Amino acid sequence: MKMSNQGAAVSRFHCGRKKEHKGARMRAPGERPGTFVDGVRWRQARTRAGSGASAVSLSARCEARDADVALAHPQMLPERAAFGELVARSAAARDSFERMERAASCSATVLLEGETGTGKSRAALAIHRAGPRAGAPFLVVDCGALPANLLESELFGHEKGAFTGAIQRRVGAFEEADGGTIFLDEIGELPAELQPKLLRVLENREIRRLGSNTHQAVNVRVIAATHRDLRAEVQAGRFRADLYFRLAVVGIPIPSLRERPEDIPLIVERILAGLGATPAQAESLTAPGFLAQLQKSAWPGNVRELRNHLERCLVFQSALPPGGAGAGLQPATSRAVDASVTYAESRRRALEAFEHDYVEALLKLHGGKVSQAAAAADMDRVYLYRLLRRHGLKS
Ligand SMILES: Nc1ncnc2c1ncn2[C@@H]1O[C@H](COP(=O)(O)OP(=O)(O)OP(=O)(O)O)[C@@H](O)[C@H]1O
Repeated sequence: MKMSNQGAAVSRFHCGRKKEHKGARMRAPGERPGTFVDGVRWRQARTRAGSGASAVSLSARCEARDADVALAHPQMLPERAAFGELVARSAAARDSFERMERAASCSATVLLEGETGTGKSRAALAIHRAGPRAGAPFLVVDCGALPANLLESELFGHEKGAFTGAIQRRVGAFEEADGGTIFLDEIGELPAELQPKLLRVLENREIRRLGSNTHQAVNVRVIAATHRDLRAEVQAGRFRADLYFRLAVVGIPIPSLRERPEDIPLIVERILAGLGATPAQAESLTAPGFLAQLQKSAWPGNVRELRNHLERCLVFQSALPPGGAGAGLQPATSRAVDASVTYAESRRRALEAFEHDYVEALLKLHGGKVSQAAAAADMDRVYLYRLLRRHGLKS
């Protein structure tokens, strides 16, 4: 079958189409693993029942270039959408979900771009779970959490004696994720010296453990995420352009929460259900007046910050105004606790609220200087950065 000329990346692309009971299955030439189309591994695609040639080309294009995974029929999207545990009703978020769904059906490398707390990690897991690799491992590596030498060993493993302290052989995440998916979180933080090494792995699909002379084939789907504008990082010379293009085969932008306040009521509902709010709590925290306040807030930490705020509301049993007095409330000055949830859950919420308030106050005390704040608190700087990001206190 010759593909229709709807997207530049597939205009020269021939493939087979076999009619099946529920739609059609398309096979790449030879159907061998390692068949590449436009630089992307392509093997099979399934189309929905009743779909015509245009739907076939859409499925195929999920293996093709970023630009080709654009939303084709926005008017066909349902008013509310969900992907994994993510929910939304805004057109921008539903567009992202649509791309995620299409990306799930293939093994192309995905780059999720969005501010901290927009749901990138959850999206990565949902893509993995919705695809053919769902039964295989899903491994997460935070590229911003470790210095270069440790990160290299984390990713690719090492042989015994590869460096001081390497007392035994260690299998890296790429090997461990064989057959499954590796999620490279905070890819924008990948140290410069590791960028060519990752590029080689993506190009050749083989890894070399630190201290080893032999290469080993790996069959791993890569999903990467960043809160940075990676194109700008490339422009600034901090991120390799060739690696960027290898990663952004399917680029999925996730909009910030302030760009889509219409999603807030639905997300609040989902979060409250997940937190086990009682019907009375849910009623108070979904009251139109309170939701309107939430929709007016900027949420620099996006959905995570919204979630933390709702948790604080549950801890303090009150619909606290966002960014207002409630955010500064110290748990020590309030003895209100929610005894309708388990001890473990109540403790977790209180700790989360404490963590937020502590790092916020710490940073304020040290005039926003993270290194100084980390030293004063006797914390690892990288860990403090992570906490600040998690609580939406630093981008
Ligand atoms: N659309 C959504 N619907 C429901 N919950 C959401 C949505 N988006 C994000 N969340 C929730 O927000 C929280 C933060 O999500 P997640 O950890 O995936 O963000 P992230 O973008 O990976 O953040 P970071 O860049 O800091 O790692 C999670 O609890 C997640 O379930």
